Amino acid sequence: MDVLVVDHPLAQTRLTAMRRTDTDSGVFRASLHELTTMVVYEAARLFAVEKYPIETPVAPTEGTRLANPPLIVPVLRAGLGMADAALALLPESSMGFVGLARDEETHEPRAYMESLPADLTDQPVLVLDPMLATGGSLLHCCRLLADRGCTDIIICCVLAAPEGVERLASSGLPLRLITASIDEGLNDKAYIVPGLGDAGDRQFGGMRRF
Ligand SMILES: O=P(O)(O)OC[C@H]1O[C@H](OP(=O)(O)OP(=O)(O)O)[C@H](O)[C@@H]1O
Ligand SMILES: O=c1cc[nH]c(=O)[nH]1
Ligand SMILES: [Mg+2]
Repeated sequence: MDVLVVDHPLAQTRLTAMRRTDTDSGVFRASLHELTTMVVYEAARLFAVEKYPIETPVAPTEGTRLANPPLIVPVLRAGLGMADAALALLPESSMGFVGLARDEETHEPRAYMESLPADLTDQPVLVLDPMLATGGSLLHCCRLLADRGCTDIIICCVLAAPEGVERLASSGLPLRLITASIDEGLNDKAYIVPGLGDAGDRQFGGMRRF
């Protein structure tokens, strides 16, 4: 699996804001929005483009457009905070949704929502979830996509644990991963260390213990 870490200084300052305990939810959401713009911008290098004839006020020339704009799929809840920024960069894209909540004891994802086209043959998909921890949630989401015929899945996240990266890489699914960091690992509650806590709670409220 190809993995790209977006180590740009401006990406790392937004990530630092998200990590800090003293960052409130408004600043956390704004930082995630800005960081998503940078991560999706990098991911978009992977998209196929095509040339087509245009005219400037001065002369005819060739323009560039995406050959096949991706379906954007945020993983609820935390991926919702990435959706607006991704759609702003890709206004021609459609959006699907997958809702998953990790069980606090088993750490396995429980699916509660699935709104995806039935056929994803020849449709690239951009999956958005800020956190790749054990990898169970993203694996579940990407299997749903592959089961619908998708053969081109690009995952954009913010933080990844090496355990989750390895799990996705060994899944055999057609995945590429863009992230702003690969952290040290997981703690005994399967939270990323040093991480940023629970990305859903930090955006939308809630109280989880780490
Ligand atoms: O790699 P994993 O071990 O599966 O963990 C990562 C998942 O955990 C978080 O969601 P969570 O289940 O907390 O739901 P939420 O977004 O509603 O908070 C996160 O947004 C991922 O989807
Ligand atoms: O560190 C983690 C792990 C899973 N989900 C989160 O939101 N944070
Ligand atoms: Mg959560």
